[in-house]
Amino acid sequence: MPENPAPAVAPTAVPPESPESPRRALRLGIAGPVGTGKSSLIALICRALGDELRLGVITNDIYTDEDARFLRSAGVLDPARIRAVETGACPHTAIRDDVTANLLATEDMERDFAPLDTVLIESGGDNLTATFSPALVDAQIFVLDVAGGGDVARKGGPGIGRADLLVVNKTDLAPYVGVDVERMVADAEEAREGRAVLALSREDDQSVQALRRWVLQVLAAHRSGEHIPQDPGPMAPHFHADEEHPEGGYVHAHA
Ligand SMILES: Nc1nc2c(ncn2[C@@H]2O[C@H](COP(=O)(O)OP(=O)(O)OP(=O)(O)O)[C@@H](O)[C@H]2O)c(=O)[nH]1
Repeated sequence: MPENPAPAVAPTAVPPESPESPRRALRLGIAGPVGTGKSSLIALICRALGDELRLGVITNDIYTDEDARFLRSAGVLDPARIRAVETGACPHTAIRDDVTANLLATEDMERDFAPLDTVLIESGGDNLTATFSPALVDAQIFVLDVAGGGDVARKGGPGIGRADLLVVNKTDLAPYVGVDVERMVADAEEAREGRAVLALSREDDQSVQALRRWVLQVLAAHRSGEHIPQDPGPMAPHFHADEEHPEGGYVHAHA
């Protein structure tokens, strides 16, 4: 795999770096429950934008570097630009409560491959409430999938309600799991009070192009200083499965 080349021509939608614009890359977080397609969405962004933007990827897993290995093997980016943080504890702690490991990994990546346009940071597969700290990312995408059920978008929570973009993923599976995508998107739009919602499938190129445009828009707003990072809000109490716990797990909250 060749080095991700610098774009020959700057994308028209994104203003080039200027002395006034932020010097560092846009840091874009990707969160959402286990298996909703976070790594696959990163692979889509790398395929769609890898020729025009200089990208880097950081993944988070508890004890493995599985997501980073998946992305390297997908051949979507120079493997050196895909790095893993092993959190050793709940991944949402590493993206929200103590962002040190991720910040160091991101800064190392930005220094080693300077200048980068965007660093994509994937949270470990987690629960419905995980969101990134604005101390770590400038903007965040929360990923749900239709196979999790059409009701999930209505349940709300900080990521669903207030992430910069909510993706309803794997829409190609909707007929097989009895989910009405239009209804699910409408519920999500209502829960988000008009914030952006995107129905996505890797099988549907139009939806991938819409994702591409959204990333370019946020990058343009970041460069022009118009984008202000928002905190989706504190994490709700959530359940941690634990085989050694007498009740099979415990409810846990972050201060
Ligand atoms: N049908 C369909 N399957 C998809 C799509 N996107 C991802 N998948 C599949 O969904 C499964 C989970 O995808 P991942 O990208 O590994 O999900 P993840 O959220 O990164 O998973 P964790 O890191 O384990 O939480 C894989 O089998 C993917 O091939 C899609 O658009 N359509």
